[in-house]
Amino acid sequence: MKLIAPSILAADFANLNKSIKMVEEAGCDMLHIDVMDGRFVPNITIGPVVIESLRKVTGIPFDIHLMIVEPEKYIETFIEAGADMITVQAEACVHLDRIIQQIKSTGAKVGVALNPSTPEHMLEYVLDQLDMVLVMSVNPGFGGQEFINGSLRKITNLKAMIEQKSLNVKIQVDGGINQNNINKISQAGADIFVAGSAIFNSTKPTEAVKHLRAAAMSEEER
Ligand SMILES: O=C(CO)[C@@H](O)[C@H](O)COP(=O)(O)O
Ligand SMILES: [Fe+2]
Repeated sequence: MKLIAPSILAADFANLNKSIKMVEEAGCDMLHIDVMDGRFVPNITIGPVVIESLRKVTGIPFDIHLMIVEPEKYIETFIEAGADMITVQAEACVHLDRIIQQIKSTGAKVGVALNPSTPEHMLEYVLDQLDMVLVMSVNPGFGGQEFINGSLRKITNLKAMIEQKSLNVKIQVDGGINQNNINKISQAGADIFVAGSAIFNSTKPTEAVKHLRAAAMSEEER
């Protein structure tokens, strides 16, 4: 099963409710919400207050991508705001194992994101505790960047690690995904596809979701 997670970073922030309704109706599986602090990444986006407001208008699962330093300070706040899944950047966690336990103890699903330069081996001793690994296929901080092709090898290697340990860990890929490259990313082993510009900058966003999903699926799945 291939899942589509639209990133609201590329949506019209003056009309977030409308954008969310659109992706819900288009059958998207979760909403990817990029939280940036201006320290871990050179950009600042939204925080728990906005997430809490959005939680009141939609039931779609919230996939919160924390690009912040010291994420351990804010986990409970994001859970209270309505997070269903929290992903932290491995590079931002001094005690990665501890923060994974912290997120799990709230009952939320847990993911760990790897920057393009971070090797998959970083996760060797925590992989069995995760629901998801997020392979960043751009350097985090901005939407609309170009997909870094080296990410494909990381996806393949992670898939092999997961299969070798017989784990049920999903691979999510985030950054620069579009109609032209989603199939090869899927073939490499990705399960969940984050797409911001490819959906929200399209003149026909509902169609864009449909095409992305079809292109991510194999012949037999279509
Ligand atoms: O986390 C990030 C960027 O740091 C992403 O979620 C982007 O928001 C994806 O946007 P596109 O590359 O699909 O435009
Ligand atoms: Fe993201």
